[in-house]
Amino acid sequence: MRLRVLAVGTRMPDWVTQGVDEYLKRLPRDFSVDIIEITPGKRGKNADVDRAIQGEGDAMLAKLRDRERVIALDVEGRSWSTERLAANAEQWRQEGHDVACLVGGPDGLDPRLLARAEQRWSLSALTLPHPLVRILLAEQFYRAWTLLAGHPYHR
Ligand SMILES: C[S@@+](CC[C@H](N)C(=O)[O-])C[C@H]1O[C@@H](n2cnc3c(N)ncnc32)[C@H](O)[C@@H]1O
Repeated sequence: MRLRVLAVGTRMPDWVTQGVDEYLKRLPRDFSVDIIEITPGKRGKNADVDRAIQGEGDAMLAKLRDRERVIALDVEGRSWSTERLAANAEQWRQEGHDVACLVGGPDGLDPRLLARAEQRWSLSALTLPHPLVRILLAEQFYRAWTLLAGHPYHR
C-alpha cells in the first residue's frame, strides 16, 4: 500500500515541515506516507478565486493515479476515530489499494475532486489551516500504525 497526501501549498514554514517529518520518519516502509505539494493558484486583488481553485484541481487530477482510492479532507465530511482510520488502513493494505488523501488550499478543494472522492473525512468541526491539517494527518497515520502494530504510543 502506498499512502499519498496531495496538499495545496508549497514552501511550508520550518515548523510545519518539522512537525510532519517528526511523525512520518517513524513509519515503516510498508506504511510510508508521501506528501505531494500542489502549487497554489494565483490569488490577489484582481485574481479570480474560482480560477485559482480550478487550477489547483487540474494539478491534483493530473497527479492522481489509476486505481488510487481518493479521500477528500473536508470539514463537512465524516469524522473517523483513530480506530476507524486504523481499520480503514488495514483494509486498504489487505486489498492492496493505494490511497490519496486530498487537502485543499485557502479556498478549499475543487468540487470535481470532492465528487471524485470515495469518502470525505473530517478531522473536526473546526475549519483548520491547511498546514495544520498536514501535521494532524501525519500524526494520525503514525498513531493508526502504532495501533495496528500494538505499539505503546497509542494508549
Ligand atoms: C483552510 S481550509 C479551506 C477552507 C475553505 N473555506 C473550505 O471550504 O474548504 C484548507 C483545507 O484544509 C482541509 N481542512 C480544513 N479543516 C478541515 C477539517 N476540520 N477536517 C478535514 N479537512 C479540513 C480541507 O481539505 C480544506 O480544503
